[in-house]
Amino acid sequence: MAAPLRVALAGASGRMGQMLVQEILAAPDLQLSGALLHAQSARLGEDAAAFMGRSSGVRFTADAGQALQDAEVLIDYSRVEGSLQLLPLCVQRRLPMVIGTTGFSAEQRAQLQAAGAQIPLLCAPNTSVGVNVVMNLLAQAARQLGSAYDVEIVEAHHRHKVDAPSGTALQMGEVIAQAQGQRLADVAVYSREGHTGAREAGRIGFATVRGGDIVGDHTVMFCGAGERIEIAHKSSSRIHYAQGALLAARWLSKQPAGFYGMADALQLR
Ligand SMILES: NC(=O)C1=CN([C@@H]2O[C@H](COP(=O)(O)OP(=O)(O)OC[C@H]3O[C@@H](n4cnc5c(N)ncnc54)[C@H](OP(=O)(O)O)[C@@H]3O)[C@@H](O)[C@H]2O)C=CC1
Ligand SMILES: O=C(O)C1=N[C@H](C(=O)O)C[C@H](O)C1
Repeated sequence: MAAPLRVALAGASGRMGQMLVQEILAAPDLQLSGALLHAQSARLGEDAAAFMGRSSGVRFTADAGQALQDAEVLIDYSRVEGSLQLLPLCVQRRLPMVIGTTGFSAEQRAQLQAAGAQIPLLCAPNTSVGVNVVMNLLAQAARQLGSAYDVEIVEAHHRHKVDAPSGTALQMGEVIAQAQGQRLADVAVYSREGHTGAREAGRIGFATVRGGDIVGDHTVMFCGAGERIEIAHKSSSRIHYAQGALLAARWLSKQPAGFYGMADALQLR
């Protein structure tokens, strides 16, 4: 059997990081090679699998050089600042990066794209197979229903989420806008309050719910005259995001430099 693929994690102590540790330890073709946290993290020095009552032999560190030292691919689910700080080091080391972190501005996304000219970089606001199949359903619905149907995107997440709308909701909006020959920036409505006036045709509306431990729900409504179509995806666990990220990491480790999405790794284009 080939040697296992050595995977480093950034944001390794987080909700996604710990799910990834669990899935990497369960995969015979993968090996955890580094677990990066930020310098203020309370869990530095702890074994990355201690939360499972196990030892992985890899300790949480804030030293990026050390965490990436033996890695063949990096998977990052941290925060925007953390992901961006890692870019130059990954470029310098020619290390492929899977970025699941969300909340990047258009300018920050351009930075990621630029790094993709030098290393294989896959950036996906949602690494779930199901959500990425839904993206294709949305493109088809948007093309075939056209502008007679008002599009509203409602997302719900746990109380700890720091960005809104979710990266997935924004990607859904982009997919729909593009399928209708628009740019999301020109048609998006992110909030409504007070005397808003009637809904303008051709807009894509967003609504955000935050509460409790909701893992991640997305519903897209196409509202027409006398009917409404809803396409929804609901997560009950983070395991499918983690499994999608590992699929992406295996695929990306064999690709040339480029800026990729989950649709490339899943061959959904
Ligand atoms: N693409 C996808 O499919 C998915 C994407 N996400 C996205 O992944 C990201 C992480 O989500 P989640 O695991 O729930 O978040 P958590 O808050 O649970 O975990 C974040 C991790 O990043 C660390 N961290 C916090 N601040 C920084 C920083 N400034 N620099 C580096 N590391 C930092 C945290 O350490 P500490 O706790 O010590 O502060 C922790 O290890 C979010 O952007 C979320 O939207 C989430 C799920 C699926
Ligand atoms: O923060 C989360 O939890 C999630 N974030 C991603 C997003 O912003 O779309 C993906 C998923 O919805 C869970």
